[in-house]
Order: sequence, then structure tokens, then C-alpha cells
Amino acid sequence: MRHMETMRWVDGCLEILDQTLLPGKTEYIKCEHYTTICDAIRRLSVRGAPAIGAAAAYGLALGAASLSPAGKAEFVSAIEQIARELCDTRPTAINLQWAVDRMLQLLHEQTTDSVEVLKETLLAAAHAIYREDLASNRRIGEFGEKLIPPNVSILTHCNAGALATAGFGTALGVIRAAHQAGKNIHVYADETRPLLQGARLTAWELMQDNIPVTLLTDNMAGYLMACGKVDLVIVGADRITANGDVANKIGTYSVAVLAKEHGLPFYVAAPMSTFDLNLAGGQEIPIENRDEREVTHFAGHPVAPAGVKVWNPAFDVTPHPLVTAIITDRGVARPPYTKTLPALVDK
Ligand SMILES: CSC[C@H]1O[C@H](OP(=O)(O)O)[C@H](O)[C@@H]1O
Repeated sequence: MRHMETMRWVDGCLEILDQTLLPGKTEYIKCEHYTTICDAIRRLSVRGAPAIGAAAAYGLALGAASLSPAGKAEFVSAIEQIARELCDTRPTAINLQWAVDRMLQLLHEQTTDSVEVLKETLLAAAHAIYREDLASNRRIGEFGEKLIPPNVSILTHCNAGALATAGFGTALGVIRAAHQAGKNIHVYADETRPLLQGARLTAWELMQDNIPVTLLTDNMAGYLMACGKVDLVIVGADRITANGDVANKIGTYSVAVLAKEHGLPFYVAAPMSTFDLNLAGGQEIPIENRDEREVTHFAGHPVAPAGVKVWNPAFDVTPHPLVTAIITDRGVARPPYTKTLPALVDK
């Protein structure tokens, strides 16, 4: 994608590309206070597992900059409170907790009593998290590109692209790397109801890079496969447990079942920051439930009768038997994931 930054640190503030306005408008939210970042994460102005991790890291750095504590103990206590508020914004993507925990661990390791040095340390750590994610995505692309045939049609779900990360993308990173390697790629993008990350973001990203993309509604994926138009599926992830179960955008599980039915490879692309090996299986992953208006309204207009009951989980869990391989920034893991994932994570 022509370098449209998901977020950028400018003059002591975080500017966040407001993804709720894409593809129609390209506007940045100037975050001068960490609570603005919390709101941006909640409303999906910034979204995508690695991207919200990076945004939360910058939220901690921004919060730290605003403090005028009496001393180190008060500073650390205030940072721990800000960390809790950031982690409370969205529960499913482990990257958010991972980034905040990494920042807190670094803070607790510092021996200096200088609050100014601690503030600088936190900002440097946030920059590192952002930079490292971009590098991770490029490595995911390198490993994943080797799995992609020279002429291929790929179905993807939601947006696991540059907009969901610090850049380049995870699932779309593999697609970008294969395209840049000269392979003949055609992408089918699920629109991804109810918030349309596929239609609004993936289709837009791929068109920016001149990668052929066809948009479909979610309920078309099965028939597309039945018509023999899909060679493989690749998606991102928000949390992957020790047995290889994958939490990802709602609708991913349905696509995985369809891929199995049609004998198609189902790949998941994710950096190490998405793995939660403390959880044995997907049943332990907290699934975010979101506002019913996301389902009952479309572009602000009601599409359902007032008062109708709504179920709106933002994610589902794909059981590991449906996952052909997991493409990471340290290599490709294949079943049995209980053995192959720890080997990669501990690499
Ligand atoms: C690169 S992982 C992106 C991952 O996050 C998305 O969820 P959301 O748009 O709600 O943040 C979706 O699950 C993507 O696969």
C-alpha cells in the first residue's frame, strides 16, 4: 500500500488514521491524551490486533508524558492505572495486552528514579513495538510467499493488512509478498459484516497496490468455492492458543468449515505477539460482544425492526483441525500445534 501510515508520532502526539472513515475519507485523529487513544480503539478508528497493540503502547507513552508525579512510585502507579484502562478497551486481541505488559515490564526493570528518563524509556519502547511489527510482517510475507502457487485465487476475510498492523500486513502481507515476487494473484475479499473491514479496507488496500481484488458478501464464499474459483484461504488472527485454535473476525470459522468441505488450504498469518500459549484452547479466549446498532443499522439507517434482539460477537474461534498451517514471523507451523508452536515461540 502506498505508504498510508496507520498511525504516526508527531510533535509529542499520536496521529491515528481514522479507519471508520475509509475508504471515502483519509483523516487522522490527533491524540494528545491517552483517553483519545482508548476511544479510538473502542470505536475501531484504529483496529487490527497488532495495530491496537502498537496504539496501546503509544497510549502508555502519551499518558506518561502528561504526568507530573511527586516521584517514581506515584508515576509507576499512575502508569499501571492507564495500562488497565487501555487493556479494558477490547478483550480478544492478545496483542494489546502483550504490548502493555511489555511496556510495564520494562518500566519495572528500570533502576533510575528519574521520571523524565522513565518517560523517554516508555516512548522509545512504543517506537520499538511499532518498528518491530513492521519487520515481523515482512518476515511473515517472506515465509508465507513460499506457500503461494504462481497462479492463484485467494479468499481472505476481514482486513489483516497494513491497516491492521504497523504496515505491510499479515495475511495481506503474504499476498503482497507473493505479488511483489511476480506471482499471478487474484484476491476475493469477503465484505465482513457488520463493520465491513473487507469491503472498506481490504478492497481499498489491494486496489492501492494494484493487486486484483473481487469483493463479495460473506454469504457468497461457499458458492464461490463450489464454483471452483478459490485455490486457498488466508486470514489474520487476534489470538492463537497453545493447541492452534484461532480467534479471528466473526465469519472466519464459517470460511474455515467451507474450506475444509472443499478441500482447500486454510492458512492463518500472525506475528508472535498474537500467540497466547497460556491458554490451552480457544474456548478460553474472551470474545468481544459489540453494540447491537452495528447489526441493526447500516450507514446510520435502520435495517431491522426497533427492539429486535441482536447477537453481535466481533470474533469467533476456528478449531485447530481446520487450520492447515500458521505462518509466523519465525517460520511456518504445521500440526501438531501443541508441539510446533512452542518451538517457534521459544526460538
Ligand atoms: C492482522 S490481524 C487483524 C485482525 O483484527 C481484525 O479485527 P478488528 O477489525 O475487529 O480489529 C480481524 O480479526 C483481523 O483478522
